[in-house]
Amino acid sequence: MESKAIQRLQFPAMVYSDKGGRTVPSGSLNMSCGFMEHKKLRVFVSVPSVKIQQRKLPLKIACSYNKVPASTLKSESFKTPLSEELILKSKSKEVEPYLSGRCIYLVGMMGSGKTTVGKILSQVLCYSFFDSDTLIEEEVDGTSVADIFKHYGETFFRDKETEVLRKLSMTHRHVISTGGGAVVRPINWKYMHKGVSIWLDVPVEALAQRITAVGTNSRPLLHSEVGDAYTKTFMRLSSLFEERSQAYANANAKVSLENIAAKLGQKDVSDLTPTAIAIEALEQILGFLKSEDGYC
Ligand SMILES: Nc1ncnc2c1ncn2[C@@H]1O[C@H](COP(=O)(O)OP(=O)(O)OP(=O)(O)O)[C@@H](O)[C@H]1O
Ligand SMILES: O=C(O)C1=C[C@@H](O)[C@@H](O)[C@H](O)C1
Repeated sequence: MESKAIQRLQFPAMVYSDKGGRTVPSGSLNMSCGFMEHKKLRVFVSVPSVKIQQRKLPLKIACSYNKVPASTLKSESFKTPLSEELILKSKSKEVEPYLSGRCIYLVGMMGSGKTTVGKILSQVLCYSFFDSDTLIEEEVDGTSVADIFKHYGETFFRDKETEVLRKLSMTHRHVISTGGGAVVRPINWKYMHKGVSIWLDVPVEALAQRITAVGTNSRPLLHSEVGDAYTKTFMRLSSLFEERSQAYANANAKVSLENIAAKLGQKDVSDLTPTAIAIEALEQILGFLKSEDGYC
């Protein structure tokens, strides 16, 4: 509740009208654009013991927390290896000058981890975090997404979503977790392309497992199927994904959990930590920004 109030107060105050100047490093930096680079970095990381590597870390990044809304500071604690924390910090330092304050939009299916990964990215980049669904709820006097769908219908919700994205497109230094269906309207892409957009591509089986674990009450588009909880969630997600996969591909870059698992030699995408996914997101953002500037 408190964090929602803070978001409401800060949102209008963070609307800027013009873009900050870009300061892209010059010179002959020879940096890899691939995820395997992280493994090389591990050589230089001193990790005292396996026990320490596996302890729960609260993801404390050296930046001014005073500037960050409280909503970003209560992210769930997943078990994160210390080495991943260090790689994350190092990668964020590399990405920051290329970003020049541009917002990051995370797109992807419901349950793909946009909020979880988005909060990590916002902390490490010293950006503020916003969830577009939460901003819509605020616009409708704190009405939940499920109730907005129920009482006003999906078109009303989508109009609010477009309005929220329009306002966000005039801001800087935000990581934004967008609603799962925000990609469908072309006008929304006009706004999201003011920043850098990343598609979190998670296999539907993994999405269905995650969502079944937490329930579908807050996700109105998953209420219609019949059957056991996993199967009906899986069926509905599969058809939504089929309808939307092309729209997600409008994003500037894609983070594929299957690719990360393959690179790290892991069999199951469910074993990937949100931090490992955030590292890959930074890697992909860097690749996109460098290609935009003709670096690689
Ligand atoms: N890498 C991960 N491994 C395991 N569980 C995860 C991972 N990332 C997120 N989750 C879990 O999956 C669920 C959905 O995550 P999250 O809320 O971040 O997704 P989202 O894309 O923001 O969803 P929505 O669009 O529906 O709001 C949460 O319960 C979260 O804890
Ligand atoms: O996938 C979707 O269309 C949605 C996803 C949620 O984030 C909410 O934006 C809403 O429930 C619709």
